[in-house]
Amino acid sequence: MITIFLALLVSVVGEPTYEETSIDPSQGIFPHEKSALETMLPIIKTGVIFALGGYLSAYVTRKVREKWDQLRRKFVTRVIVKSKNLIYPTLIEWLSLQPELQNTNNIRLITNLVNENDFFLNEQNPYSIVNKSELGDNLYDSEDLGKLERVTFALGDGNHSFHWGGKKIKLHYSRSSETTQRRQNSRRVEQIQHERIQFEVWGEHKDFFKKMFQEVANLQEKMEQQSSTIYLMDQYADTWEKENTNTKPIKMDFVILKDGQSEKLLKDCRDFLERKETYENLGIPFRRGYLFYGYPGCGKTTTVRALAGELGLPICIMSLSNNELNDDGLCTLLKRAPRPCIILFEDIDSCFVQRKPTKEGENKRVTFSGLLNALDGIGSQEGRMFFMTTNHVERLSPALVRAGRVDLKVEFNKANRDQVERLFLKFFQGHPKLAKQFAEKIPEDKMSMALIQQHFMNYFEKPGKCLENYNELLLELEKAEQIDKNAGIDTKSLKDKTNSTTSVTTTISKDAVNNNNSNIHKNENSEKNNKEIEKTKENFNKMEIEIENEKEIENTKEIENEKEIENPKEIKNTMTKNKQI
Ligand SMILES: Nc1ncnc2c1ncn2[C@@H]1O[C@H](COP(=O)(O)OP(=O)(O)OP(=O)(O)O)[C@@H](O)[C@H]1O
Repeated sequence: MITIFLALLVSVVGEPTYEETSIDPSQGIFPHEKSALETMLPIIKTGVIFALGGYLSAYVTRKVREKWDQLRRKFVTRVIVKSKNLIYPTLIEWLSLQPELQNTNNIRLITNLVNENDFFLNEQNPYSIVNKSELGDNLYDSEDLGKLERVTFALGDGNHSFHWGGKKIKLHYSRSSETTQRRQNSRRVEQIQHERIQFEVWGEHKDFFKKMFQEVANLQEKMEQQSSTIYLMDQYADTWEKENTNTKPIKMDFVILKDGQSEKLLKDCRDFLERKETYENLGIPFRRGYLFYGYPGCGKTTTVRALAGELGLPICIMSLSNNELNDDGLCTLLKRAPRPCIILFEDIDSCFVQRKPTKEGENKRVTFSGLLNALDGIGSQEGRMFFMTTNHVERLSPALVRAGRVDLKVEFNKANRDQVERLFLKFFQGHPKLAKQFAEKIPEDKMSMALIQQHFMNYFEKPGKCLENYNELLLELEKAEQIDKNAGIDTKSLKDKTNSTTSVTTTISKDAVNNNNSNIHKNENSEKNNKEIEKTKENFNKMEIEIENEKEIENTKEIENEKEIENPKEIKNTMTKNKQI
């Protein structure tokens, strides 16, 4: 087209003429020599014509394209999905299930190997794709839907097309990277990779796309139910990233809790999810907070995973100690979390201690009041359940765990005889006698389930040997207790802090917490322990303090804002202040 245009232009302006030269031998080789300008003129003329022609043709092409785009926009429905969208990974999976796209040769490598960079992959989204050959006829109902290959292919850059719902859909996949300054006043510059897919269908078809994306959403829901879905914060604490766990969700019977505890917890969560209307009618924010506290390795995190598995919900793990996260970021992440979902704040007590100091002017890290505001904000989101876990309930500020923010507190104690027996049977099915004998050898309420599990794992498929060598476990217990002592960590559960003969019931409700408090007796052994008991009791009482009015809330926040809690000593001071409310 450009050539035709130039030919036309040249014919209009006139072709540059070159004087014919004939060599007359009588006049020598150069009869009349031209000036340099005369020689250059035709070349300049041609150059200008070409430059003008090039410019004009580019201009015309651009205009034509613009007009064409305008026209297309009138007659084409276009949807753009960016990689930041939480549905994006599932969309890639869904596209990989479309037969026409499976036959394309324009592909790129996808892997869930550890070092994705080796394969020039988008490190933020190491998607894997369902191996279709392993699936049955009914793809969406297949049990193996979550089955992922370690190395596979996905759509390559550029244009593709496929049919769905009786229409031809044009698809354009593209990637771009952006250089950005992560924070104000920071010299650090990062490259962020973005992906986007553009879908086009001729005609007005918003409803068509709605249907199509609903199918993708259904697939996501099914996948979440069939494999445990975990979202983690990205490295900049900006957005959620789906972790490719590719593991089956665990169920409540996987965790061995005290008698009836699992059932009560699951029922509580189910009841909550079914009571949306009741919450709305009562004008109460549709959210529920849980606090799981107790000795490490007793099943707090595992219980959250099991609840998510039973309810078919994804878990978003919030790491408050991430130095990139600040108050605004926390609120944004909570807003961006999928709905419904479980939000897990692990080791909530450690979030406000041992943090790297930040440079002046950097608005980093989450403040305590920021956390409280964010938790209260969860109420405005749809059906959120958040779980906080801690090994040090006594370190938590009463404001954090007050009724309304934490609705249910559950203590995870060291294993009792029944739990040891059930755990034995989980590893060595069909050996009830040995299970009983083993449980009798193990001191009650002294060991974490994780420690006992470790012993069972040393004797896979050898229940007799496992029982025979129970002494090894007792030695491990001694070692663990020594480590706790050396580290100066008070990792004892509430029960240990009280008279060892006292039976402390699992705290499953507000009333149960009160029962706990009444069950706490002074340990006669040491004065130090007495103080700890008092502190713990005091703390539990404060958990129940209802802040009655706005003014009181403000007072609490003021106190919390005054100084961030940096160590247990300061926590103690802060708690004393709070008590005066
Ligand atoms: N009650 C339990 N039932 C079954 N398995 C358990 C139980 N408690 C712990 N385990 C096993 O011990 C391991 C550690 O458990 P988990 O991470 O849930 O403990 P935790 O209380 O959250 O510990 P931490 O406070 O250190 O985070 C898990 O692999 C789990 O299989």
